[in-house]
Amino acid sequence: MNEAITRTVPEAITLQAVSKVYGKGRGAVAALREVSVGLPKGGFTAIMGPSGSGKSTFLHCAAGLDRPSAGTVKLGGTDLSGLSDTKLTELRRERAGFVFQAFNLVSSLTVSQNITLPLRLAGKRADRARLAAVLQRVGLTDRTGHRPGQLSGGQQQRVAIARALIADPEVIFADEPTGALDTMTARGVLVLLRETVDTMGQTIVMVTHDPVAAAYADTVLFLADGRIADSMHAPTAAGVADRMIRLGAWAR
Ligand SMILES: Nc1ncnc2c1ncn2[C@@H]1O[C@H](COP(=O)(O)OP(=O)(O)OP(=O)(O)O)[C@@H](O)[C@H]1O
Repeated sequence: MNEAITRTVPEAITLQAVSKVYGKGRGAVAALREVSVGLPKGGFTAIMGPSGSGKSTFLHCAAGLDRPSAGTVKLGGTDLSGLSDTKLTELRRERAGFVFQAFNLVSSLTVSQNITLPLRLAGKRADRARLAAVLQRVGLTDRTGHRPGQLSGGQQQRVAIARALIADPEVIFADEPTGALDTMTARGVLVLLRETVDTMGQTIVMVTHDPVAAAYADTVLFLADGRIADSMHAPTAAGVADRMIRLGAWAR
């Protein structure tokens, strides 16, 4: 299925007939089956689907964290399949940002040091004005010297979002970014992600199990058994939940 979200805006990510098979022989598992989709620049796309439907595999292949078994992935026009592991790591560092459920902060570093870590790993100096702007954007200006253990879960995820934003990435990949947060805190994080799309033109791809979280996106792609089974523009939480029930996501 060619699931073009829109052809009028340039694509930040393009998957063409992407398949991913884990293992070999009888034990082989097809996690993605010939997925073709374009995700628009400046768009917020949520990936939903039943457990085991291929959401994480989709995100990992789209972000160059994992290589497809077949098909091509392009990030802003760059074909990832032609890149060596070193070049792929460089590309991820320079052109992608990541936000994970477990925050993945370095506990011994301060907020500012955590945020600027990707730049320093790339051998670049953190621009002070950029750091100040990003801290302001995520509402942590008064917490710069704190360490992760001194922050709430929501604040830690804001540090992770700032770390993803600091290098002005083409795409932010978020894997269950609100999975470890309570409802109210999660809402704040989702509002922040939405604001980065609306005010900075950020492109976001987010895997989530939560219809309320998915409703913050512009478009929801529904995966089932490694394929894009459906999509929804301008989603509502109720609409997404209904679609998930029809996919049998919560039937068990
Ligand atoms: N490293 C791996 N080795 C073998 N099989 C794997 C591996 N990673 C994923 N799979 C299998 O591929 C399929 C898709 O997994 P994936 O993690 O992408 O699904 P998901 O939709 O993200 O699931 P969940 O919602 O439970 O996190 C599943 O059947 C899973 O068991």
